[in-house]
Amino acid sequence: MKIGIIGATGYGGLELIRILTNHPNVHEIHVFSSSEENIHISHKYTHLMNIIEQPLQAISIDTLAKLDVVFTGTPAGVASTILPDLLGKGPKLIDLSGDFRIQDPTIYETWYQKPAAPQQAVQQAVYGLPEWNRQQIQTAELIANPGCYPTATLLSLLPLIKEGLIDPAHLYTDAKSGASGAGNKPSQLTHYSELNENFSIYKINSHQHIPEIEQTVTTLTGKTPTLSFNTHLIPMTRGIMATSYAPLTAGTTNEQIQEALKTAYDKEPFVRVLADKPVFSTKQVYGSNFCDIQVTIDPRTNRATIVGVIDNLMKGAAGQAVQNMNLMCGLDEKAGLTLVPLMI
Ligand SMILES: NC(=O)C1=CN([C@@H]2O[C@H](COP(=O)(O)OP(=O)(O)OC[C@H]3O[C@@H](n4cnc5c(N)ncnc54)[C@H](OP(=O)(O)O)[C@@H]3O)[C@@H](O)[C@H]2O)C=CC1
Ligand SMILES: CC(=O)N[C@@H](CCC(=O)OP(=O)(O)O)C(=O)O
Repeated sequence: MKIGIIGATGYGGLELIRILTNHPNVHEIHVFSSSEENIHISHKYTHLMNIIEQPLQAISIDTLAKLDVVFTGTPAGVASTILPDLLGKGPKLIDLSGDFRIQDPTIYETWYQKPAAPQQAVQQAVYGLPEWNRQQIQTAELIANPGCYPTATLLSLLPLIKEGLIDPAHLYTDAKSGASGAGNKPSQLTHYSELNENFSIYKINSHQHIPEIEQTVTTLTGKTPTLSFNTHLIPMTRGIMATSYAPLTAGTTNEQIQEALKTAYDKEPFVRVLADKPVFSTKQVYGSNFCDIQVTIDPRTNRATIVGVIDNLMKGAAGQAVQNMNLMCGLDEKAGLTLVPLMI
């Protein structure tokens, strides 16, 4: 297959290159840039020397239309100006940004402060969370790849909400991310001297992933959630831990919770449910496409503590995007993704 990556020099793009160069069904990778056309990608990122030796190409619809799959790993508001022109022209399309995730244009514009994508394209887009949406993904032409925080939060909350074991009207999530979640453009928050030895809360009560999580809970479970959701930056490169707290519904037992997780994920290749283990961490999924989940009941408060960990660039972005590509193209869902986490 011939693959195109727009935003190949970004962190999501680089991670796509890392996965796709080892993918058994991928024979050509074409890299596109809006600012560094003709520069060799391996000159900019020397870790790619002898791996991908080609100049970055200017973004051209005619060139992209000849490929089998096109990924966009671009800032919000960019894919919505490119991918609608490619719909129906041949390639399967997978967007890593939030441009096609939010159904209501007013909500997108409120939370992203950008013009919404053309509504016809948004209506065609399928939310690419394979564990919950596999059938729709298989026939999709355009995938809205989920956000990094929503992936960890939704995968851990959805089985319990679906089975009515927790009260979705009172959800609280504290999420923490490494700095690569912010992409390759430096900012004050990610500057080494302000990130190192520090721990920040940011976008308090206003993170753009709140409507994505609430919308997806409603679509997939039919229940209307109310979520308090806050995000923190921690001094590490990769990894997200999303810790949620939710009141148990009357009579919920630990056995029911573990059964719900088993039903949802027993056959899933990339979701691992941890038994009651007192310590676990983001590093146990580092560099892999796994989402590890643990749910424990707190009998003192009658609440559940629900934890999901992912690598934000893998299951939170490029890994999940390739999982979606595999499903869309009728390939083994695990192709290119059986990477063992880099624990040490
Ligand atoms: N980092 C993460 O963990 C995650 C990121 N995402 C989302 O995925 C998208 C990509 O993220 P990430 O790779 O981190 O971002 P980066 O900022 O690292 O890279 C984005 C790339 O997009 C390209 N770009 C910038 N402006 C334009 C433009 N106007 N037209 C075309 N290309 C442009 C740039 O390359 P060039 O200048 O060469 O064109 C740049 O390298 C974002 O929307 C992000 O929010 C989603 C989940 C997780
Ligand atoms: C650490 C950090 O800054 N993370 C970013 C994640 C951005 C992202 O993934 O944005 P979309 O999914 O909306 O494209 C943030 O919190 O905004």
